[in-house]
Amino acid sequence: MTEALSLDGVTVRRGTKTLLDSIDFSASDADRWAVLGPNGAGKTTLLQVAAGRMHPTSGTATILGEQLGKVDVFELRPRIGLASANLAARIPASETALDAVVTASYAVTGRWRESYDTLDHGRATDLLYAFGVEHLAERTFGTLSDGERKRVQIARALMTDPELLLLDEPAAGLDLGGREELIGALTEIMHDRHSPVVVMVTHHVEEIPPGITHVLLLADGGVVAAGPIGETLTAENLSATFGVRLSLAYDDGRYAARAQR
Ligand SMILES: Nc1ncnc2c1ncn2[C@@H]1O[C@H](COP(=O)(O)OP(=O)(O)OP(=O)(O)O)[C@@H](O)[C@H]1O
Repeated sequence: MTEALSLDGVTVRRGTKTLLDSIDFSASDADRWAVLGPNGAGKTTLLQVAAGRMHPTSGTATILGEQLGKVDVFELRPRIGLASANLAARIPASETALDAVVTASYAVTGRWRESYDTLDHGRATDLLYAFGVEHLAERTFGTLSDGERKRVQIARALMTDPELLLLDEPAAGLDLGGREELIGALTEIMHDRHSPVVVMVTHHVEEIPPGITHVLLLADGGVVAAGPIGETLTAENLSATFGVRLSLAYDDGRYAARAQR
């Protein structure tokens, strides 16, 4: 089994604050992980380490067979697809949606002097089409709605045909229709056996697309539970993670949670 991501005792500290506390985690082969946890649990920090954009204070992070600290991250990053609010904020508002996708080939945001060939443009257009936003190719990123931006970001994350796909709260801020459409597109990715290993962060079990195979529950920088979704995503584990007594329902591949009465 090939491991796309392996965290071994990963700790991240900033000043006196421990953001991640000795995390052991690995994702391999056809795994599709959802990472859940309350605000401040360390989810984004974990994804930043997984993306090779943050180094552990201690412990070892091995990404696509390369150990962070011993690899040129600029060679590693094109092998990783990342969609996050941080990255989206760096896409210039004046850049077209097509360029926002195409520039992922060089793991940059903002078009400068790179030369892109027609193959790149063809692939970017196909990805915009796959996410239903091809008609927005020439629109500037700054004029897109939140939902349209989320789709463009995921298209961008897939541009380099990555071996590891990291999605940080892909459905955050979307209205119900937008969320459901996005979950539909994500479901296709999860079920496609050619898709890369996926690690997707979310706050809400309702946003877990069918096809997610594993969950990692994080709280206060530590792992509460991790493993196959069927046995790990339980009301008990969820309650321990969020610090609220929750009940959990499952219907037709989708989950819903609410406080116990
Ligand atoms: N540079 C920093 N210095 C000190 N604390 C930090 C720093 N960066 C993040 N933190 C803290 O670390 C914790 C984990 O942050 P992180 O963004 O990883 O959490 P999260 O689970 O993604 O939260 P959210 O769900 O609110 O996005 C938070 O309490 C945050 O305030």
